[in-house]
Amino acid sequence: MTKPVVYIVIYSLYHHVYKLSLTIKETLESNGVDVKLFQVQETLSDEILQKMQAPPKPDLPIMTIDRLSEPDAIMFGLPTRFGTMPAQMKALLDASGALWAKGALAGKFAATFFSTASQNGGQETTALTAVTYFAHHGMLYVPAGYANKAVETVDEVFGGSAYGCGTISDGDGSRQPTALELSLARTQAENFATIVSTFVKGRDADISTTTSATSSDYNQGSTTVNDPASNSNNPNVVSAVQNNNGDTLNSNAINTNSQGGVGSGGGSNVGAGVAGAAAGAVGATGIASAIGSRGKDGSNTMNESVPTANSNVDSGIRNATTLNQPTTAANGLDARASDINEIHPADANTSRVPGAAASTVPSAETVTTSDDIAPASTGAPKSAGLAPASADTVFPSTGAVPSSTGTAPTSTGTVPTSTGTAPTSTGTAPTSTGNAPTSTATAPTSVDTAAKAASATTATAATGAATTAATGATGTTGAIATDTNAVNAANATSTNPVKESIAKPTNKVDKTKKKKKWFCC
Ligand SMILES: Cc1cc2nc3c(=O)[nH]c(=O)nc-3n(C[C@H](O)[C@H](O)[C@H](O)COP(=O)(O)O)c2cc1C
Repeated sequence: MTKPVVYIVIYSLYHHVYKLSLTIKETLESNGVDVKLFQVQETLSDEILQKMQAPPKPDLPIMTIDRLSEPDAIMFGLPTRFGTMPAQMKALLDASGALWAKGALAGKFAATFFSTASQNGGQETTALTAVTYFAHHGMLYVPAGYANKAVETVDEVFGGSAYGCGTISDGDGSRQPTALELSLARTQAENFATIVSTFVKGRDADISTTTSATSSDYNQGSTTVNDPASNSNNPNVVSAVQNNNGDTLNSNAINTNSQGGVGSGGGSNVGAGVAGAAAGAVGATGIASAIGSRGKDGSNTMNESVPTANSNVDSGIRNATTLNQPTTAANGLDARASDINEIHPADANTSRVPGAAASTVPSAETVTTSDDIAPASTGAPKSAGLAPASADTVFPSTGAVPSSTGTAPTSTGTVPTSTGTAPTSTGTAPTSTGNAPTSTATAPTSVDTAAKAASATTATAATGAATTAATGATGTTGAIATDTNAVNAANATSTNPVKESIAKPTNKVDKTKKKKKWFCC
């Protein structure tokens, strides 16, 4: 099998990210991965680098755009710059438009690891802002998660999070990766290696020529496969089964004319099974039709004894429990459609050969699980097939849906109607005899006084309005005007305590620690 290839691409001014990358590389290699470590092109001038007291660069090849598409996966080492990736790395990725246009990175795995000067300096925001690149390229971002419980530590300062391992350099670059941080780096690399390896193994597996002779290659953990397969008419009929975790598949499959292949990895009740069924259905007549997905958490009993009288009968399986029990399919797809609803929880772990009592096929609990599908180190659940707890949890009971026998209440009341007469106004519209108010305020001289002056202006104006309205002979209007005036007048003389307190902040920065900040030249 070809080894999975992972490139580690870093930028590291003071070698903290570089040190993490060495641990990651070593761990990946010890997990069967072919690893190459690169750095990105520096964009700062020598003069600036000197002012920043940057040590010589690590001795690593420079990553170029055309090489980005070579590996199966890329791990990016990112020393934080203002909470995001450094411009040097961004320059590389911003130049990857041609790869994006071709989808050259689509489907490749990506991971991240970090360094910041301080504990809360932005490792997680650096991850999140990097993720947009992966999303646009169609890459599969693999976070570190909480696989290593040390990431939950609260009694020591450390770098790293669910997004990836990390270290903290301190402002002067003096701090080095700690044992805890290196342990997070190893766990992340181990899991990443497992995921990439599993993918590459599955991708490169050749299942296109699967026949019944080799069907066991695709049967991991099942008890009975293809036994006894009776293909009476067509010698080329293949009833191979790809099953990753089931108990009994295609037992006693009788394929009188053509295909009876089933492709299914079990998986959840629908997803993988549907894929497998579809694949089985399109398998060429008389030729291997065992194609399917490689899901996990398999089924218990599938496709037993389905006499198929015609070619192209789709005896695919859609469920992880017992489906497609002895059923005569005269002409194709009906067999599948009718069997889907047949759930027999009691039989979930039994082989239902026609005429036979429930057989000794082992229960789901005793089925061996497939290690190369659910790697131990990822902590992924490796459950054997999950039989439904009860029929009711899968399909509702057969009881009739209860219906209401009550009678809907009807209103007997009468809608009230108004008998009153609409009031009409007899008043005379007031007319203003007052003079237009004039502002007596002086131009403001400062921001603070401007506000007060503005209020004073309003107050004067409102007063004018009040006078005007009052003269206009409607007391109500006059009252409102007076109220407005009162409010504005109050505002005009009010002080702004909030503003005062903001204006006089106290600077509580501790200036006793005077370390040289390397990155602040
Ligand atoms: C321009 C600049 C911006 C930085 N921004 C941050 C920051 O936002 N948060 C932080 O904790 N450290 C920040 N740092 C510190 C770097 O993250 C730190 O030097 C780096 O992680 C060290 O890793 P390295 O040795 O691999 O270069 C910044 C450094 C520079 C030069």
